[in-house]
Amino acid sequence: MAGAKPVTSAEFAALMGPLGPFSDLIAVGCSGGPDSLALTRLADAWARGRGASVLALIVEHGLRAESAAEAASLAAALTAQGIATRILPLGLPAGPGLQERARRARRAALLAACAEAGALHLLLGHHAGDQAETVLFRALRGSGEAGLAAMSVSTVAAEALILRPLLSIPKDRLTASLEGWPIRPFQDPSNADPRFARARLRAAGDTSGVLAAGGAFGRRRNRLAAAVADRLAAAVRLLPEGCAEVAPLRLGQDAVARRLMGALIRAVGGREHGPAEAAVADLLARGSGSLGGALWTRDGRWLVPEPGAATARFRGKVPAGYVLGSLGADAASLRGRARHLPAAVLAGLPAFREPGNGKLALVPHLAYLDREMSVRLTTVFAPPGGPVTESHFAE
Ligand SMILES: Nc1ncnc2c1ncn2[C@@H]1O[C@H](COP(=O)(O)OP(=O)(O)OP(=O)(O)O)[C@@H](O)[C@H]1O
Repeated sequence: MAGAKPVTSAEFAALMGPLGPFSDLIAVGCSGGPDSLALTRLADAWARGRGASVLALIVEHGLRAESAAEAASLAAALTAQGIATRILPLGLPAGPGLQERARRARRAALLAACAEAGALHLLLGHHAGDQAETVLFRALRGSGEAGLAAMSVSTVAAEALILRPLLSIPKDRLTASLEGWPIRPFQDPSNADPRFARARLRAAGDTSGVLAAGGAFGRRRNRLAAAVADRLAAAVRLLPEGCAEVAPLRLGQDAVARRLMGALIRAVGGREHGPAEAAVADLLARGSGSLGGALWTRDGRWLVPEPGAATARFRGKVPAGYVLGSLGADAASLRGRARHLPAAVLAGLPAFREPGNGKLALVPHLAYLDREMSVRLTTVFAPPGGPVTESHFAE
């Protein structure tokens, strides 16, 4: 570690520059470990120089007795440096698959906090060593070329753009970047726990050689992503109702078409993972059929959610006193609201009904809201001073 050069503010600005434009609040995931602490320090100085500010988000996993106290002392130390903080407690239950569950819950909590705070960007402290591990780890698991491209500098999420500006920086330079700062990093004991696969890789020694391979795969992935975006614009029209209109002849059947169709199926079918590339190739060759929760209609023109797939997304968001189902036969009465949609999409749209009589109350995609439900919703969201009812508007 001796001799490693700290990351200068000019260098950090050069890493951030191409990832912008930025708004005036940037969130940073700060675990209190050396990498994300260095990131927090660099990002704070960079943001101040632009009249912006940083919000350090500290996820407290609650897996060790001392984690709450550690999170609180980290927050206090950052606050003393003039950095705004927020602690996000997770309270994860112990049990199998802990690291993966923790990773998912952490990501969800960080993104939810970004949305709540109005931060459009979330910075994470992954560095070159993490990237090398990811390439190796995926190679050992037999990942394909997309997986071997490893982590991307930016990942789009609904709540914020996730950025990893330090992906090309070796860890020892991050540690060096903490010199002269009063905050000392924690070392997470699970990072050295040989039960975890990543920790085993970390202990295996220098992995820098695989970075070049990961970079080459990354450049290929970027070229493919650009080609997919062009093809998407030329061959597909995405509809806000959750389906896609496809021009099969322009779509083609090559690698670009396979990647594009895989992404479309994932978006329309609503599953967490897209289908396997071989299955997509098979579907493209057939020209229609079902895959991954999506149905490609016989004429090849529409990719629509399979029956039930569209409603699945609304589970957990059902207003009290209503039940969720597909629009089904009620589609006929609302046809006039969406003449452009194929019948299969219209009938599959999520609809909320009254439980007893099955009366249609709300169809979000068609902006249909039953009069009685609108009165009830107004009551729920009434301002202080009593609910607003129709009587307020009576002459
Ligand atoms: N508990 C946490 N709270 C907030 N952000 C976190 C937390 N754990 C991880 N992150 C974010 O995710 C990044 C990558 O996580 P990873 O587990 O690889 O990091 P780490 O080994 O904990 O590194 P370090 O703690 O030194 O930043 C971190 O650099 C940080 O930005």
